[in-house]
Order: sequence, then C-alpha cells, then structure tokens
Amino acid sequence: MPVKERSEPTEPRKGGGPADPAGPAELPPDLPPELPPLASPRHRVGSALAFRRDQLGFLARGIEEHGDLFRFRPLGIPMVLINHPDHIQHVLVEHSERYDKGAALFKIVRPVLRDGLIAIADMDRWRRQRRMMAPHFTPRTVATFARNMTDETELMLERWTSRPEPYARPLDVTDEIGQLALRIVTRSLFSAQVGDSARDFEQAFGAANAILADFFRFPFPPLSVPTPSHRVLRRAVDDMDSFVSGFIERRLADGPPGEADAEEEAPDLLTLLMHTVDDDGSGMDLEQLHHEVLNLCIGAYETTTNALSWAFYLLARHPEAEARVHAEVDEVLDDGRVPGFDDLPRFPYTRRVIDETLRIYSPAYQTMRRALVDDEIGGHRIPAHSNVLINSYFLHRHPDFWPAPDTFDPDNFAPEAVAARPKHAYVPFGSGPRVCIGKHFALTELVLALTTVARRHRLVLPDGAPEVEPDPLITLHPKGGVHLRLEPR
Ligand code: HEM
Repeated sequence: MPVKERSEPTEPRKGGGPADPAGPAELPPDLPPELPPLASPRHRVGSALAFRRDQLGFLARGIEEHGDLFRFRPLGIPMVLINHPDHIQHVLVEHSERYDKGAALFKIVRPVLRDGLIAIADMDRWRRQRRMMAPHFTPRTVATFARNMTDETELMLERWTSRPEPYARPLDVTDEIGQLALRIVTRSLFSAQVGDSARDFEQAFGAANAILADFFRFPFPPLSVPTPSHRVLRRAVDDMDSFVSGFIERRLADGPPGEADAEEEAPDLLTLLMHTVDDDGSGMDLEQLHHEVLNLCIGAYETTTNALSWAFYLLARHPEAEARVHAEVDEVLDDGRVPGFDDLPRFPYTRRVIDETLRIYSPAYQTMRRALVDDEIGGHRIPAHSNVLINSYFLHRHPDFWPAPDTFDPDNFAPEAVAARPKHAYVPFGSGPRVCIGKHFALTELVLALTTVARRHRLVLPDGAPEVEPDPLITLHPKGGVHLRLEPR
C-alpha cells in the first residue's frame, strides 16, 4: 500500500499572515512559529537513504545533534521524533485527542492488522471495540488464565527435556517461546488448542515483520506492486488469516466450549465478541471479528516472545541477577510447586528483571501518531499531519533518567528508583487511552513462565556464543533468535 502523505509541513510564515491554501490553517496567535530543527542530511533522498541503511543510527545521530525533539523527512514524509517524558505524556495522555493512528507507521502495517484494535484510526470505532474487550483484560480476569500460562510452560519444558540429549544441544529459545506465547493466548482468550499450526503462524509473522520493517525504512515501490517480497508478504498475511479462520470456523461449527453448563462457565472472549451487540443493536460482523482476533494474536505473540527471549538471554549473561531470581523462586516455591497468580507479589526481584528487560529491549519499541491539528511541543510548532514518532529504545536510554543506560540493572526498578523518575520515562506498554490492553496479561505471563522454568532449570549461553544484537523490525526482534542450552539446576 503506498504511503500517500508526501506533503511537507509548510515553513512558518513571517508575521503569521494567512495560511497557504495547501498548508495548515492559520495558527492560533499563541502557537510558536518555530518548527523543530531538521535533522541532517537535509536532502530528502540523502535522509531517506541514511534512515534506510541504519534506522537506529540515524535517530541516534539526530538525538545527539538536536536533543529530544527534531524533524526528519525520509522520502518527503514529515516525521517528528519526540524523546522527552513530558512530550510523550503530552501526545499520549494529556492531549491524546489531538493525535490519532492515521500515521505513516500504522498505514504501513494496515495490510496485516487491518482495522483491528492495534491500528484502527477511527476513534469512535476504536472506543466501541475497546469497550467490548476491556473486561477480558482486567487483573481479575487475567488471574483465571494463570493456570493456562503455567500448564503450557510445563508442557514446553516436557518437550525440551524429552528431546534426545536434552542438555547437550542448544534450543532456539525465541522459536520455542513464540509457540508458547501463541498457545497461551489462543487457549486463554479463544479456548483454542492450536497445536503445531503455531509454528506456521510464527513463520508467516516473521516474514511479514521483516518485509514491513524494510518498507517502513524505504516505502517504495508501493506494496500493491507485486515484487517478489511483496508477494511473500501477501502469502504471509494469507497464512496468518488461515490460522485465525481455523479456530473461528471450528467454533462456528461446534458452538462454544462447555455449552452444557454455560451458566457456570464464564464465556471466553471469542463468544463475547460474537454475541455482543452495540446500543443500536448491531453486532460485530465476521470480518471485523476475524481482524480483532488476529490483532490479539499478533499483539500477544511477538511482544511477549521477544520479552521472554531477551529475559532468558540477559539472565544467562548476568549470573548475579540469575542467582537472585533463583533465590526468590526457591524461597516462594520451597516445595517445588508450580507458581500461581497469588504468588506474583512475592516475586518482586523477578518482576524487576522483567521490567529492566522491557527497558533495554523494549519489544514494541516504536509507535507513531498523526497530529490532527497544529500543536505545540517543547516550544516548537508541530503542524497538523506531522507523523510524531516515539522510540522507546532511545527514551529508555535517556541519560537524564537512567544513570547507566546500557547496563542491565534490575534495581533500576527498585521502588525508590521508580519514584525518582518521571512516569513517562518508561513506556514499554504505551500510555493513555491506547495503552496496551494486554499489559496485565503480559506481565503475569512473563513472571509466571520465567519462574516456572527457573524452579528446576536454567538456560545458559553455549560455549563461544556471540552476543545477540537487537534487530529493529516493526518490533525489536533478537537478530537470529536467542539460542541457549538447558541445564538442570
Ligand atoms: C511484553 C508484552 C507486550 C508489550 C511490550 C506490548 C506493547 C504494546 C504497546 C506499546 C502498545 C501501544 C501502542 C501505541 O500506543 O501505539 C500496545 C497496544 C496493544 N497491545 Fe500490547 N504489548 C504486549 C502484550 C500484549 C498482549 C499479551 C496482548 C493481548 C493479549 C496485547 C494486545 C495489544 C492490543 C490489542 C493493543 C492495541 C490497544 C488499543 O489501541 O486499544 N499486547 N501493546
């Protein structure tokens, strides 16, 4: 799909005279005339090529040169990076009504996500969908999924330990956890057992993630042009659609699980989405249902997979932190039992490890908003239609808020350290009305899966293993996956 926004924000006019007919409306008198500084290189193509070659390096240089707020325009698309907690709070929370998801990044992922909850720009439709789904994501409901999370982790451990020579050969931890994450979310929200089709979904998503990331860095030719990689993307979307249709169609044919004692069983999210009607009596059509289910699978799968892979990797590289996790797990689960939802408050250090992992390798490391009106951020004018980019890879390393930004230190999340920092210096789940709906789900799953494994096993770096680099795709993926060797404790 081509990205249509090619118009530049007009440069400020001296004296604030009437607006160019093609430019934004006349500025209210109290808006500053200055646009944010423009990151070099100034030439459009030069900027596009630099962004394409090394997206993180390009942004790092911009931050070094201009600080927390600057503009750039790869291929003429007007973008503004904001990298200060106050600016992020302004856009995501305090003035969220001035921004929507009609931004370039979401246009690019729309062929996959369509109008599901993650990418939908129309705020009235978003509100209706979110209202319908929110009750399934409260801490109380998530508590009822805890058992699925630990059961599936135990099944994964059984698969690992029943391989020939289970402790000799390294595991592709990212691939394994991808399947775990998909099995947990589909079982919890849709009562579906997806079995080995989880692997097909993983492969399709991996292909789409890489192709769309490339397209984000250099959106040409349009996705509608059938280049070989765009054809692979089409097939990947078809495969993800088939994965979702598989269990929706089974449900339509078989009816909801446990219908016989439906009065005692809470209906799952799939049943709710199929049957909820709005005030005007209209329900969700099958196509929309499909898109919502796909959005939840994608939202839950890749982010959780990356987070848990990186957490095991970081623990393998930091024995002192690993020892503290083991001590905590041994104390809470002294009889070797499986952890439960009520144990979560008793794992404060393990939770810090997860929080610190989400800081260093923030899985959903970039998001974007489109300015609906002219606005002011940090003393600069942000013209309507600007694409405002938030990149938590840099925000979470901001030297004003993190004493040693590149060092893995779970004590960054000790209560006194958290209290000393502005809230929006750390936004792995976003913030404001469009904060991640699955935040409690994810944090519960991450701590329970980690502690279930750590009861009896550890994951260690194979001899001579190279460092794993982050790959800035649409999400922050461990390049080549995390490979570790299982060891009994
Ligand atoms: C570590 C795990 C996760 C991370 C880091 C994460 C991160 C995020 C972020 C940053 C956003 C907001 C994006 C924005 O403002 O543009 C978001 C939204 C969303 N996430 Fe997550 N997520 C995680 C897990 C999950 C899970 C487990 C689910 C579902 C079960 C989920 C479903 C969604 C959905 C549907 C949205 C869109 C919400 C809306 O706009 O109303 N996520 N996620």
